[in-house]
Amino acid sequence: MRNVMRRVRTMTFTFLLQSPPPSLPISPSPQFSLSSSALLSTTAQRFLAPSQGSLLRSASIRAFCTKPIIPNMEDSGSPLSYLTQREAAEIDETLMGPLGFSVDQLMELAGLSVAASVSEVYKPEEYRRVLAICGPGNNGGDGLVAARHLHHFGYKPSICYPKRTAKSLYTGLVTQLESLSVPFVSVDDLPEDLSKDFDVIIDAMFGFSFHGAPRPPFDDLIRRLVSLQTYEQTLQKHPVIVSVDIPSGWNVEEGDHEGGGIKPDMLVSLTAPKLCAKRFCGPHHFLGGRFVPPSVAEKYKLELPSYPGTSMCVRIGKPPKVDISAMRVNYVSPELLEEQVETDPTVQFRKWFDEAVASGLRETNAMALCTANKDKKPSSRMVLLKGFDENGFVWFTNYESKKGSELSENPCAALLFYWESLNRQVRIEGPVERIPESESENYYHSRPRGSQIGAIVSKQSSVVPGRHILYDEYEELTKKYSDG
Ligand SMILES: NC(=O)C1=CN([C@@H]2O[C@H](COP(=O)(O)OP(=O)(O)OC[C@H]3O[C@@H](n4cnc5c(N)ncnc54)[C@H](OP(=O)(O)O)[C@@H]3O)[C@@H](O)[C@H]2O)[C@H](O)CC1
Ligand SMILES: Cc1cc2nc3c(=O)[nH]c(=O)nc-3n(C[C@H](O)[C@H](O)[C@H](O)COP(=O)(O)O)c2cc1C
Ligand SMILES: Cc1ncc(COP(=O)(O)O)c(C=O)c1O
Ligand SMILES: [K+]
Repeated sequence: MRNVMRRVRTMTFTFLLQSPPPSLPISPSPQFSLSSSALLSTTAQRFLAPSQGSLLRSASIRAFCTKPIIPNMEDSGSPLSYLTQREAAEIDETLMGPLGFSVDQLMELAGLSVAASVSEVYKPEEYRRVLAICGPGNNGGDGLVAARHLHHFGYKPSICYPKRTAKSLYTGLVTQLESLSVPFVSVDDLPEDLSKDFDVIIDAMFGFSFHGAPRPPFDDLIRRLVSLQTYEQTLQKHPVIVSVDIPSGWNVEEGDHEGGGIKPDMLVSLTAPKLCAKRFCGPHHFLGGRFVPPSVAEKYKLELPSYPGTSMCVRIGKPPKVDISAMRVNYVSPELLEEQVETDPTVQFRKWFDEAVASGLRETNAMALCTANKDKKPSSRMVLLKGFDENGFVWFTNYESKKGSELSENPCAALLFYWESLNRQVRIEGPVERIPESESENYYHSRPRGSQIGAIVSKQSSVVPGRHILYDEYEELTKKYSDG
């Protein structure tokens, strides 16, 4: 009991001085710098002026490199199971037999997984026009369902469904799409070159029951998808190919064993990847079909990744390699002229802050806080702005944290706001001082109970011996202060 009392007393001390209350406002006349990408692009244009563009550029762009100290991390690559054609068919039968699923249910979940995977990588703003090429079996059904969901996600799908199955499940899916005015296009009406009319092609021709060589008209459709890949080499933007479960035309176990088959950009394996997926070299491999009960996973010794949160899909395999040096955005913003800017930077900040809030940005008040210790070693982290006026910008933190001790040693800071969708950043630099304790107190008491207790429990910037320690202390304090 005495132990508990002592600990609580120490924590109360933390609670008052160390956790949220300590507040460090930047005092009068901070240095301000507002910039928007309008200014940046003007500068860039000047650099690119034909007469001296390359000279200026090479003279003005020089590289910096920082070598961070990285702790040793173990490779977290987890094993993955692959199914034979027979196992895939058997699992299907088990799901729809003893496990009580209907094909409609599984197809709905499979199609939804495909749509979810597509929308995770290919955003409708850039990849709106989708063509779903659907085959005669369940793989084709998955394509029809995916197209319906994609329609609701803001894409513009069209369907090519040349060998329709007369069963009510399929006629129902067609009716649903027709009721959304999703167009059905015959093979003859499809352009020979699919690259101009579509941004995404869903390959839902054949799944795990495919055998032999593709028969007409699918042989011709597969050929058109293969021919799209030559565009890749010409750097022309080509439609991406998303294969459902199996890249159509590939042998279910051996893959594209003769070469010359389609090379999808994305493969969405359903339930578990089939053996051919080992040969998939595209950048995006996803798993869908979040319906596998433990008995099936155990029976087939399935090692599968867990799905995040409520997601219907999960990325498997390594995320794609990107060429960081080629990553850039074309900024389109109105001009920002000096005469449009308020002379009082606080007034200007208020204007931009209000506009950022009105634009629906999340955490408009999140800002990077940069400090440096007495040896001039800088560090930065995000904090929340909790107020500002001509006297300074206020945030709350723990005086005992890394930033807290750096600010004691060197009471100067830089703040940075970046409002991405507005193409705006605001830089603020200046001296820092603590605000009166009473203000910290008032703020602390205005916070939700969970944040108050969390702040006491969290000894910022220190190594936590284990998650349970935080949970235990949190529980203890929640009980202690249950009476409010
Ligand atoms: N458990 C799951 O994960 C689920 C997966 N689903 C999806 O279903 C497919 C498997 O569906 P299935 O109907 O068994 O098979 P296919 O979609 O591959 O298509 C079979 C039809 O294709 C014809 N076929 C086969 N080979 C050829 C060929 N060489 N040329 C032309 N046509 C061909 C076949 O006709 P046959 O006369 O040859 O038998 C069939 O008409 C799976 O991959 C998932 O995508 C479910 O949606 C839900 C559960
Ligand atoms: C969006 C966001 C807002 C944050 N706001 C605060 C804050 O207001 N105060 C704070 O102490 N930490 C805040 N944090 C946590 C800090 O970034 C940081 O991890 C923590 O304070 C420890 O920093 P230090 O070790 O550099 O002192 C926030 C983190 C994020 C991502
Ligand atoms: C560690 C930490 N402290 C404080 C805050 C700010 O919380 P509040 O808005 O309750 O002050 C955050 C916000 O993310 C945080 O992560
Ligand atoms: K397919």
